[in-house]
Amino acid sequence: MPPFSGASLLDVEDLRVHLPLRSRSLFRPKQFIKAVDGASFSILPGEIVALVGESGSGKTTLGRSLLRLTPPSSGRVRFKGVDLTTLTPKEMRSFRRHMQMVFQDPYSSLNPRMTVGEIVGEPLSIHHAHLTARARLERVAELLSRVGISPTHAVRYPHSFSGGQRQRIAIARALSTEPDFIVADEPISALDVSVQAQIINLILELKDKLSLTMLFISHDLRAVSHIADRVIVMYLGRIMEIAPSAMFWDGPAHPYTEALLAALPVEHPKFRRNRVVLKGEVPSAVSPPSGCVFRTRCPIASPECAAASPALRQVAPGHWTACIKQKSFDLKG
Ligand SMILES: Nc1ncnc2c1ncn2[C@@H]1O[C@H](COP(=O)(O)OP(=O)(O)OP(=O)(O)O)[C@@H](O)[C@H]1O
Repeated sequence: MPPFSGASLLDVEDLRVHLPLRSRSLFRPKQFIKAVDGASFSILPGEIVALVGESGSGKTTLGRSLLRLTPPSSGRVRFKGVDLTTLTPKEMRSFRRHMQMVFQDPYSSLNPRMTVGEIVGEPLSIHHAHLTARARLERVAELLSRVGISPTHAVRYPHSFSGGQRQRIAIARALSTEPDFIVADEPISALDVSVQAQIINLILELKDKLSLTMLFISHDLRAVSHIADRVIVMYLGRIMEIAPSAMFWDGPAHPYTEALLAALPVEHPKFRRNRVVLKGEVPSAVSPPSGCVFRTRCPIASPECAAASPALRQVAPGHWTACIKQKSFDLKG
């Protein structure tokens, strides 16, 4: 398990989110989707950590559970030393000003009946109720300018903005309470490719100016290559690898990461890999395989991989893998 340090902003320890599956029969035992199944990691102040993995690997559920928007089933989430899993719902609502979320779809995440000024100012009226109306308006204007939207547009409604502008507004809203941590869930995937780079640049600019700390959930590894300081790789609710960005690209330690990278188009040398084709389908998250959950699709699996779920082990400073094979495994050729 990666060590937890006093220096980290967020420490996640053995987090599980098991979601009940709607049963068709009253007599069948209740079944659970193991959307997150024992995740442990830390995030340092000022870093952008990307969370990657195929669809259904549990990224969104993990991101939401950090803010308790989806309640964890067990485990710990410590934020600046406070164990969020022990807070009452009221305490958690108040604590949320420190942690905000930016959602994938800027078309549905902004209330169409509110002006942009109201949307950005709403968290201020909840969490900073002491502000005068004038101070709130000034703060909204400042936030809009910071994300590249003219403050004169505060009176407009979301429908008069493009997707990229709406995502800027969503980011301004998230920043309004001066959070220490933002979970951005696929913030660029609903946008045109031409606009995606602008939002990435905005995030990088905000990171510089505000020392923003972010969990950037994405299945777009190209975006990740531009933005992330570190990368966490998830598969079927488990963390397969945690690596500093350079090691993620140049020396991945887990065969699943190698397969994700191999699936990328090859026009850029950074993305050039020998082909590793994964076998079979992603197994069910209701009854995942015993031992290593990736073993049924892993090109280098052996019988001992079925014995026990591998713990994360360190293969280089800050570089962790949940694979029992030595890092020198050969997937090439
Ligand atoms: N509210 C829910 N009720 C039941 N199952 C759910 C719920 N939300 C997610 N799941 C299941 O949990 C698992 C993880 O889903 P999640 O959306 O977290 O994955 P993801 O990696 O974010 O996928 P994507 O990239 O497609 O958004 C999936 O098997 C999904 O079907």
